[in-house]
Formats: sequence, C-alpha cells, structure tokens
Amino acid sequence: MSALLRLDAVSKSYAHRPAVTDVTLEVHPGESVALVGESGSGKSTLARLALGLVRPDAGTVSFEGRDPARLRARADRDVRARLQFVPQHPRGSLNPALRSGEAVGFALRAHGVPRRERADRTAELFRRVGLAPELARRFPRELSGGQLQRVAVARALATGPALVVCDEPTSALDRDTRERLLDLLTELRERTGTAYLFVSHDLAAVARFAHRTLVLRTGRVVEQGRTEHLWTAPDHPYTRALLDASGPHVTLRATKTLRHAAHSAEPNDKNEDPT
Ligand SMILES: Nc1ncnc2c1ncn2[C@@H]1O[C@H](COP(=O)(O)OP(=O)(O)OP(=O)(O)O)[C@@H](O)[C@H]1O
Repeated sequence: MSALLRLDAVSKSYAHRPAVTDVTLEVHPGESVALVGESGSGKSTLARLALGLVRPDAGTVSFEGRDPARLRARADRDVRARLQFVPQHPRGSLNPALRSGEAVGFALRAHGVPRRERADRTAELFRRVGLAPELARRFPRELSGGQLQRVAVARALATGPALVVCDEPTSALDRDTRERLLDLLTELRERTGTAYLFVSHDLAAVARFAHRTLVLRTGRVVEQGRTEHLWTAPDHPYTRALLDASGPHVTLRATKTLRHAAHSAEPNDKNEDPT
C-alpha cells in the first residue's frame, strides 16, 4: 500500500537553530502515527511541515503525491479537503466572527454539501464530537477550550478527510470527553480508513490510539516502531524516561489497552464519507 503522507529526510531550522533534523516518516491509509517527545522536540514543526504550513530547508513532503505547500487555494480544493488539521490552540484558527456551527457549515460547503443538508450534517457532527446542538449558535469567545477543540475536530471531519493532523487534540479535555473523542476518531478510522498524524504529550492516549509511534528528541527521531513494542519494551533510554515520567498508570493502562488492541482491526484502505 503506498503512503498517503511521506516526509523524506526533512530538516527545518528557525533562525539557524534546528527544530527538526533529517526525519523520515510515512502514514498509510487507515493508520495512526503518533509523535511524542518533550516540549520543544519538534513535534509541532513536523505537523506543520506535513500540512505544508512551513517548508523544509531540506528533504521533501508529499501528501497523495503532491507537495502540500504548493497546493493552490481553488484548483486543489479537493486535495486540501482530504488533508485536515486539528490545531493545538483552536481559538486562533476559528474565525471569531463566525458562530461555531457556521465554521463547520463552511467546511461542508467547501466539500460540496448542498445548503439544505448542511444544518443536519452540522448537528450530526456536533452530536458525534459530544457537543450540545445549541452550542452551534455560539461564537468562539463563548466556548470553553475543550468545546473549541471539539468544534475544530467536527470541522476537520466535515470534509471526509483522508488524513487528519492532530496537534494535542485531547489537551483541553476532561477524561470522559477525551475517551469519547478517541472513540470517535478510532471508529472513523475503522469505518472509513481515515489516517492520523497524532501529536500528543498524553502517552495513555497514544497507547490507545496509535499503531506506530516516533519518539523525538531535539528534533531527531531516537526510536520508532509499533506503539505496542515501544511501550512494553523500549530500546532507547529516552523512551524509557518518557514513559517513567508519565507514571506507572500509563504503562499499565497502555499494556492493557494494547493487549486489547492487538485483537482489533488493522489499518485498512477504505475511504468512505464519514458523515
Ligand atoms: N515559529 C518559530 N520560530 C522560532 N522558533 C520556533 C518556531 N516554532 C518552533 N520553534 C522552535 O523549534 C523547536 C521545536 O518546536 P516545536 O514547537 O516543533 O516542538 P514541540 O515538540 O511541538 O513542542 P511542544 O510540545 O511544546 O508544543 C523549539 O526549540 C521551538 O522553540
């Protein structure tokens, strides 16, 4: 199966300080790949490179065989719709003048959903991310961080994406909401083949959600492999230190989750509309 997303030997510096150095990664249809590492290890920079929001100084990035930084606003609208982003700070990415339901409606319109269907589809997306329908009438400033994060997820899922780049998608959520969101993303992956590049400090969420994990340290990959292997038998001392820093509950829970996951579906290459 060919890769949906491929970063090949990418490097990126800011003001001559390397943020990412010589990283190669692939995400295949239906696959979840996590990026973990301490703050400043280059996870968000890789996410932004994958989306074409920043350009690499060296190496190449391709999504469905195209350079995402070169996609044109109109002509490549369909490709853009298949590559979606759930940012770390959604408040900054949502238009403050649009009600949250309108933000999702705009994404549906861009996806060619007729006007008469948009309200129902928006309500359905709100329901699926666990937001009360009346919140669709609120402006971003009237929503909490967790609610905004779920609006950002609803908007990303509206276009039936092939790949969603999620930067800390669960960071502002309480435990129950986080579990529900991960269930939704998993269900979508299994039903439609949506793939994820998943940046997270939350190693329990990574253990539950990611097929493969790359461990980053100061912009370089120190270890990568199947999450199950990394979590139960890490080779690199840095990976062990990250796991230890997350506390024994993460490893215990991860091991249980992974045992369960080992019996569930592997990535597939179906690609239906999620809504
Ligand atoms: N726009 C920028 N300008 C200058 N330096 C930057 C910029 N973005 C990131 N950096 C630097 O690049 C390095 C990697 O940052 P990055 O945000 O990719 O790490 P991260 O692992 O996502 O961190 P966090 O977990 O805190 O979000 C850091 O040293 C950071 O200070």
